[in-house]
Amino acid sequence: MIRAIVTDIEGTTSDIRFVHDVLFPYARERLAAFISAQPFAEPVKSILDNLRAEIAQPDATPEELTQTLFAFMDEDRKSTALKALQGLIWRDGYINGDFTGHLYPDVLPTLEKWKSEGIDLYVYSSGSVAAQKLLFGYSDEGDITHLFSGYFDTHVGAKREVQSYQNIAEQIGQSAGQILFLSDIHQELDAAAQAGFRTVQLIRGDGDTASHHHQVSRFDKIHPEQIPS
Ligand SMILES: CSCCC(=O)C(=O)COP(=O)(O)O
Ligand SMILES: [Mg+2]
Repeated sequence: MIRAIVTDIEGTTSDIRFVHDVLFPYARERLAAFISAQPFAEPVKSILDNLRAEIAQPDATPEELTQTLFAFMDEDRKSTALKALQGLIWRDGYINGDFTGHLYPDVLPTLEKWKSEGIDLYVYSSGSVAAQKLLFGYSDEGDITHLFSGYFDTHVGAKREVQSYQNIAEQIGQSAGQILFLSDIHQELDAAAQAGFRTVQLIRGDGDTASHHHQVSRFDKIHPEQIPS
């Protein structure tokens, strides 16, 4: 029996194009000015210190770190420091009404149904927990954060590592076999399955023939009660 569902965001609850064509450029255009305005004030100071540790360059200047962050954005590196900064910059965009968090139309009614059935809902994304709360707090359908019991980001580990899902199961307090993970990326689902999670792959666009996971095109085609434990 499924007791908890953990969902990815990009390509699962929300269109990849919203993340790559709206969120990422918004942060890229503002990143250098954002850092240079306050490199020694919190929270930027601690994030830059974490980045220095991440790249093993303890003496890197804010300018050098900014260049590193641009390289990370070019390769879509899921750096915890980059994700923290992006989340801080996106906050202004959501609050100013520059954009709202995209949700596929099948997502909200299905999450509400699962919640009403007693299933606890969680989010796991490479985007920072703050960024996740903003996307769902300022979503196309309004603030839907009340649906979620918790959020996980790269602080539990990378999404393609088995240990990350073991950490999530421990923090949720459910056995892995009672947790369903939803994602569009089969490598993430492979790691979750190795940790003992149930898995369903969202195929929002092109198919994925390299995947061995159960595939659906929409949330309302997922039936947790039919997924055997
Ligand atoms: C909180 S929405 C932005 C998601 C994001 O920054 C990202 O890099 C998505 O990565 P994921 O591994 O969750 O596909
Ligand atoms: Mg995804």
